[in-house]
Amino acid sequence: MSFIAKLDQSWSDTNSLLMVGLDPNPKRMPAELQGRGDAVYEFCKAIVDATAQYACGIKPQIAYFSAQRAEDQLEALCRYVRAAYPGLPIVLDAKRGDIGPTAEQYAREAFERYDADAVTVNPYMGFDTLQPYLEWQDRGVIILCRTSNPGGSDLQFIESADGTPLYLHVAGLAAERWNTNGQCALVVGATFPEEIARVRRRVGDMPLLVPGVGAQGGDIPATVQAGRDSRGRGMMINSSRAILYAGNGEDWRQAAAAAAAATRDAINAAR
Ligand SMILES: O=C(O)c1cc(=O)[nH]c(=O)n1[C@@H]1O[C@H](COP(=O)(O)O)[C@@H](O)[C@H]1O
Repeated sequence: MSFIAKLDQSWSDTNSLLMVGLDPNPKRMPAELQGRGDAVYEFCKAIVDATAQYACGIKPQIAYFSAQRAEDQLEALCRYVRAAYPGLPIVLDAKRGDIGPTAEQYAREAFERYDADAVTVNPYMGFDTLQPYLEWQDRGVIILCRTSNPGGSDLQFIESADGTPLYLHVAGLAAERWNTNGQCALVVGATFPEEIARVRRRVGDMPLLVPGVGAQGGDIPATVQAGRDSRGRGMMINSSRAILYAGNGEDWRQAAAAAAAATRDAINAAR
């Protein structure tokens, strides 16, 4: 099943637009896991077990694994998720972007090594650098468009002669030229609902990955109203820290589950 079909099925099965981000910070590990060689795997597995019923997908951020020399634990985690939750899409957040032959290796890393359903990529270097990912026709390619961070405006707001900002050019290219296999999605931050609405108008029902609720303070009702598609879905609204570290005592699993449930409910209330 393709990424887009799997995501669509997951939206239906879970009635959730929440994506749980897996950003395992060694400084914020629960006390019971500190000092353990398998802490990254055990933490993320427990979070997935606690939150999967509230989520349309999970998004491991690769830097949190590679910086801790824990890529093998990410591999094991992806294997576990595929076996235990076969309907739950895995988005590898890697934000890759490099010339074609190098991108081929990044694509193999995402889609072979981790067997991710989708990967985030940076379009700054142009179409030929995205092509190696697009060749994996059943996988999703999620292109940075209007990122959630304040500095995103430095480049993404630069306007061309006709007044179109760069991020809308990216949205147009993704929707019209690059999406020949129907496998593309776009990243648009929840911190900028006005731009979410402009991107939605530009790309029809293309899925959007929307990080920025929770720790970054994005407004959930404004985000949902700006970004829902014609069927009231169309978004993977990511929250990482606000779920992972909702509790810092022995009840961290339950606290994560409660935070995920509350976020899903807040999103659904605005759909
Ligand atoms: O591609 C992303 O996932 C992403 C894009 C973006 O514009 N902003 C953004 O915060 N992210 C990622 O989304 C997650 C946000 O984490 P929290 O702020 O803790 O919810 C991190 O893993 C970021 O790397």
